[in-house]
Amino acid sequence: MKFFSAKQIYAADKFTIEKQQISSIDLMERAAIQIFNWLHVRMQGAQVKIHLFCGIGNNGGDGLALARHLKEHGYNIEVNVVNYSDKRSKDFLINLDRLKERKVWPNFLERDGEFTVIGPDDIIIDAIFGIGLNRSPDPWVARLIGHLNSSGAFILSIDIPSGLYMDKAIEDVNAVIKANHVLSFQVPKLVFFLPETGVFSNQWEILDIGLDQEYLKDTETEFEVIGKSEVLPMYKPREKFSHKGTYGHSLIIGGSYGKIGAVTLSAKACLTSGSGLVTAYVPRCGYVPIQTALPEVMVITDKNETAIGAITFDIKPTVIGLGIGMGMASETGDALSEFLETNKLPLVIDADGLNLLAKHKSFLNKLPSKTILTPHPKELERLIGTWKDDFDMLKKAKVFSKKYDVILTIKGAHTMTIYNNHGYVNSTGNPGMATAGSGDALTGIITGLIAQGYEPLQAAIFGVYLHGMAGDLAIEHTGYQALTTSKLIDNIGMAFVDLFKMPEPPQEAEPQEKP
Ligand SMILES: NC(=O)C1=CN([C@@H]2O[C@H](COP(=O)(O)OP(=O)(O)OC[C@H]3O[C@@H](n4cnc5c(N)ncnc54)[C@H](OP(=O)(O)O)[C@@H]3O)[C@@H](O)[C@H]2O)[C@@H](O)CC1
Ligand SMILES: Nc1ncnc2c1ncn2[C@@H]1O[C@H](COP(=O)(O)OP(=O)(O)O)[C@@H](O)[C@H]1O
Ligand SMILES: [K+]
Repeated sequence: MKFFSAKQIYAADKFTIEKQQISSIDLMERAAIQIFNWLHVRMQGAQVKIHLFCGIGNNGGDGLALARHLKEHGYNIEVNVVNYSDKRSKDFLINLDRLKERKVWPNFLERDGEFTVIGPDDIIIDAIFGIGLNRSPDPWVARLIGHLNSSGAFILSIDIPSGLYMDKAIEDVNAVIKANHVLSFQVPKLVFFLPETGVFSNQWEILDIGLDQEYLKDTETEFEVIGKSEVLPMYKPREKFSHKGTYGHSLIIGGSYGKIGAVTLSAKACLTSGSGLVTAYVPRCGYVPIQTALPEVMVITDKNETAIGAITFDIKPTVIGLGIGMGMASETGDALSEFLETNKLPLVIDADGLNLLAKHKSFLNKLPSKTILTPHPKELERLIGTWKDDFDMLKKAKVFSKKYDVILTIKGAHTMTIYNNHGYVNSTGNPGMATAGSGDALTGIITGLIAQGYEPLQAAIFGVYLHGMAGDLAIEHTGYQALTTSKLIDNIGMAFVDLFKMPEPPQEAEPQEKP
């Protein structure tokens, strides 16, 4: 699924209205009915107090239309119009009239007014600002938002938490609604996935309001979210008459005294993701542990006992995963420099491999085209420098990717793979994966996919998806806290199997409300 800009969503809106020969008020009604149905299924007429806070634009119009449906079904509502501007939208005004026709009189909140008391067991509908926010809310609106956030009530945001911009960072974290749940129209919003802004939309889901599918399909975007439907077409089935040579030979280079486990995890993940053969290249102290832990994996030892001092081998691998647990010894840096002079094989570089690149920036010019770098944010900072906010980080990451022709897989709750001008945002994974070695497993998986013939960009996107899915499947048995990387690796196989499982149909019956 793609991430559209606000401008593209307005264009899709306009296109849909023309193509389906409806008016914008009909589209607003569709949107409001979808939200009403969502609430009605869950609330079943319960008399919990619902406070609606509606701005004066179309987001506010959605809120007013929702208020009308709630009123008609006997809900206990109170409607507030947040009067932050005189420029009321046409469809807001139509819905205001429709509400008044039902004898519902909103409170008009102004600059110096008092705010209503909200109990912790009440519900707040946040329809103050939608995707049209283009400047900081006035201080009194920020104060209102703070009042709502501190009420303890459940906050349901319409389309986007009020105060979040679609395409830039927030200036004041206290002027953004902290939503418990967001019902967003048609398409996910990039800000739900970025670390600084994602915290405002704890949970979110998409409501289909029937925007024209063809238009959405044909519109190019810079970012997209990666789910099962995006990775399934990448999957390469196993051939009946294949052999282990068909699926490549991965070489995992890394390890140092005390960090041989990192290579063990990476090599195991590599093998488990389907690499035909896997060899680990480690300092001598790694020989016995790896041979003991992983009988399927071959081992080449360095001349040194505790840290890699030369990267030379006489096998012919398909791909190399490099850097895990490797340490930063100067002789290891020299070995890497020398190796990069002649290496032509595809590379996946992680951990200390990245730190060495950051320390010796000239190494970056020696990387083969489409080398995959898998930094976590701290490693990324060492490579690209500091950033002002998430949007600035994405911009800098794109510049870096273009400059060195590398693929950046930036790890986090929603790992983002950046190549050139495009970003691929992962949707699988969970906080249980914030555990030792989980990144080492990712390096192994991506390396293993390249060994099997996946193009580097596909290997990075697909590998991140599988890694997150393996984590999601693992926690069904372990819970978050007890998830270890070994258990994640044990679930890589089921992550492949899951690709072919159909999603369960929704359990609940929809109410009979029609647009
Ligand atoms: N497209 C779709 O698919 C559908 C969209 N729908 C809904 O429409 C919503 C977008 O509505 P919207 O364009 O009217 O903008 P909204 O967010 O309500 O803001 C209102 C106006 O406020 C202004 N303004 C901005 N910042 C400000 C500030 N700090 N302080 C004061 N004023 C400020 C700014 O106007 P300006 O003053 O800049 O001219 C802005 O236009 C969308 O989120 C969804 O809920 C559905 O109805 C149906 C289908
Ligand atoms: N909160 C989270 N939600 C989802 N995935 C996470 C979360 N925290 C960490 N991860 C994933 O776990 C991995 C951690 O990698 P990394 O920081 O390199 O750890 P390590 O060095 O221990 O291997 C990354 O793939 C990251 O995306
Ligand atoms: K909102």
